[in-house]
Amino acid sequence: MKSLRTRLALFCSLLIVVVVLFTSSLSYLEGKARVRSMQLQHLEDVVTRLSDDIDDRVRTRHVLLEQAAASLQLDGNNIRKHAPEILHGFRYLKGSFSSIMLFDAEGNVVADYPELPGRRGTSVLDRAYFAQTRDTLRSQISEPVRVAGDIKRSLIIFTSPILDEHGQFAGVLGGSLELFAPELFGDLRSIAIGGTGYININTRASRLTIFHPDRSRIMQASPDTSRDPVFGRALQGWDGSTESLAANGEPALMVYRNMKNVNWVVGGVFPLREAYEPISVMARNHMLIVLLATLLAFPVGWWGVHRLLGPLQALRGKVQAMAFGAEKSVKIQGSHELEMLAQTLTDVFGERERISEELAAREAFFRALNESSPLGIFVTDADGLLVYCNRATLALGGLAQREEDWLGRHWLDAVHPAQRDTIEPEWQALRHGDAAGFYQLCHLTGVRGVPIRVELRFTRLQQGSILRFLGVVHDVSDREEALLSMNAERERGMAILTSIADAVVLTNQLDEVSYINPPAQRLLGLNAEEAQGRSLALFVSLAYPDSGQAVSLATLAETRMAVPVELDLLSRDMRLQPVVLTLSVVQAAGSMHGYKICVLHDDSERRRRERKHRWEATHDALTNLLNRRGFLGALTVLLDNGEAMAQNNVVVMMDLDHFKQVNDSGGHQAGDQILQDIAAILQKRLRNTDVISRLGGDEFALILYNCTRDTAQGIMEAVRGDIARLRPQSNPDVCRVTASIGLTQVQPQDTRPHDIIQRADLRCYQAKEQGRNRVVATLGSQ
Ligand SMILES: Nc1nc2c(ncn2[C@@H]2O[C@H](COP(=O)(O)OP(=O)(O)OP(=O)(O)O)[C@@H](O)[C@H]2O)c(=O)[nH]1
Repeated sequence: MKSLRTRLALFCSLLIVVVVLFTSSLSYLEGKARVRSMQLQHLEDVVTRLSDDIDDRVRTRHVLLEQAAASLQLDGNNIRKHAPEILHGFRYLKGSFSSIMLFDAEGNVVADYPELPGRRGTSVLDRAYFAQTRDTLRSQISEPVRVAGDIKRSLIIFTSPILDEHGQFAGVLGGSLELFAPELFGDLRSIAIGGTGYININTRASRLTIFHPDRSRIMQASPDTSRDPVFGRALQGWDGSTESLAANGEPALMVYRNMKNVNWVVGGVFPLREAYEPISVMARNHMLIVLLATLLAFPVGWWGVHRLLGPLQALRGKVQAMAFGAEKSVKIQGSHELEMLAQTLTDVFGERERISEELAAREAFFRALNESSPLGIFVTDADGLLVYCNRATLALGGLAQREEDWLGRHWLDAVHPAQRDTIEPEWQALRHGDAAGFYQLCHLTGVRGVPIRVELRFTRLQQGSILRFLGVVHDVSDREEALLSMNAERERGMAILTSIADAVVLTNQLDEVSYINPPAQRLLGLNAEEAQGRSLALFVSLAYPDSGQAVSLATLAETRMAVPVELDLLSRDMRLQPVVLTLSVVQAAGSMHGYKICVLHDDSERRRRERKHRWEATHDALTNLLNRRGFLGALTVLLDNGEAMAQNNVVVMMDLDHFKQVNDSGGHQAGDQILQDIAAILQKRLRNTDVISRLGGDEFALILYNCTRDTAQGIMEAVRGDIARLRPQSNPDVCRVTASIGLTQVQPQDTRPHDIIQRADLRCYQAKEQGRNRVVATLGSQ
């Protein structure tokens, strides 16, 4: 049954049988319906024709008798008196009736034809047909009447009233018909409804059978209507045809017609058994055909399927050949579908080959990757026995290189014996599915028994029904060593940070203080506990020293990283502390933010020294006035300032007279005192904005801004007078000192300090020339 051919053959056979059965059943049912319709139609035709025919016969006799009675118009006496003659005149009625009779008004037979002995003189006064004729004065047809003494002589009496000339009842003309006489139903017996079908006539009033092929049923009570309900309905006046059970319990086609002129029902009954006989024969023949089809179906189906599957068989061979590589494509002659299947198989095999090659390439790639990996990679079976190891595993696990030496060994053998008991429970949990994997730091046996510290990861690999475990070992001995040395380095770093003089603050990635050394605590005015974990920006406010502009650590981290920056630190007690900040940011891999190392060096002393040097470079230490360099700088600034040059400015050169003598007589110290006193005079007489300098020795140079020459001359005269009145405090009598002063106005065309100084010098020299202790403002005409 597993063979496709057998299944197809059986399927085809069954299909054939089912189709034959189905068509046979259909044609049987169709035929049966047609036969039924035909037989019923035939029965209806027969019964209708018979009913009409008998009805016509009855009506003809009825009319004949009526006409005869109507033609008489005799009174009762004449009827009695001339009865034989009257009846003689109606002998022509003998062709239609078995006998004719004349009754007087009292119901006595007064004449009959043919004459029957003993009939004349008998009274029918008590008979229903006579009474109804007399009472209704209308023609009547009696119920069947059985003639006494002769069972086969049953009669139907037709009666018609005889009226006298006044329309009074005078007698009755009667005609009898024997049921068995040929005049009424005689030819009915010749009508055949198949072999077993029959016609019957029953009266509705007295429920007697008056015709039946079985003579013994005639004049017997009609069939029981409870056993033959269709007949019962016909007695109620129903006309029609149907299929029902006959009185004998046999199913039959039935047709009933009620007659118009007499109270009778004509029925036709045709047993189904015979009605359907033609179709039954056909059904039997069909059954034979089905049987034959069933017998032939399997061999025919088998043969047909064998033919149809021939190309498929060939396809199988081709596919096998292709599967083993003997052929590259499948070509087959057959149906279009098979050709398409062959093409699809060719494509599938092509794709399979491509995928196999790709898989092989990938496997080679991964194998090479595994073999070259510094990670130890190994696979075990469900029991933990090694099925694959890469080179790194062999090295780390101290396993032999030859496959036969490690294949099938338990992986735990490669773990250092001291740690096997620790790892075993984890392995068992993984093995029994209680865990999906595990991670352990442990030691492997290592080469020549030197344990190697490794990170071991185990994963469960379930592929269908095959359970494997994948182990990955990573040599972490170097990393651990590096970690140890890093920790030592860190300790050293911390010791250094603690011992250095500079303030150092470390922050985490969120700029929160993670370390603050003692100098930093002092500088920022806080202790380690209150700084720890808080944002550094809370304690550090910075500004550029020159501009005073505030700057944040974040900005410095972006712009001045790892560069020493001179800044002013505003301490918590609002002191400005000069510092040099070196800010480094250590970026962690993959992180947006970094750790900050903030080194703050106290810059107060250096900044103070620098200020002093700067001051000394431009000032005279004895008088605290600007020196030559300072003066030249101020004069250069003036020349470069267009706005100031647009005003009147005066440059003055002053040289003391015979100052040498002061030194000589009062000592160098007295000379110094004089120089300082003169500086004080100048500072008193000039504005703060003016420039006062000592160029060297006893020589002074001045710049009077926004000042006319005359005004300047007046000021310098006052100065000269002050100096002339000056007496050295140490030795007031030693000598007196005076000053020769030359001044010049700065001209708009002046560009070089030297030219202006030279002009002023020249006037100063002129003052000396003219006798000293004077102010010279003009040179010749200037
Ligand atoms: N006490 C003192 N003396 C100084 C200083 N610098 C220069 N001198 C002296 O000042 C004197 C200047 O003398 P001279 O340049 O010859 O001029 P003078 O003596 O004033 O003579 P005339 O200028 O010609 O009137 C020298 O004796 C210097 O030694 C100083 O800083 N302190």
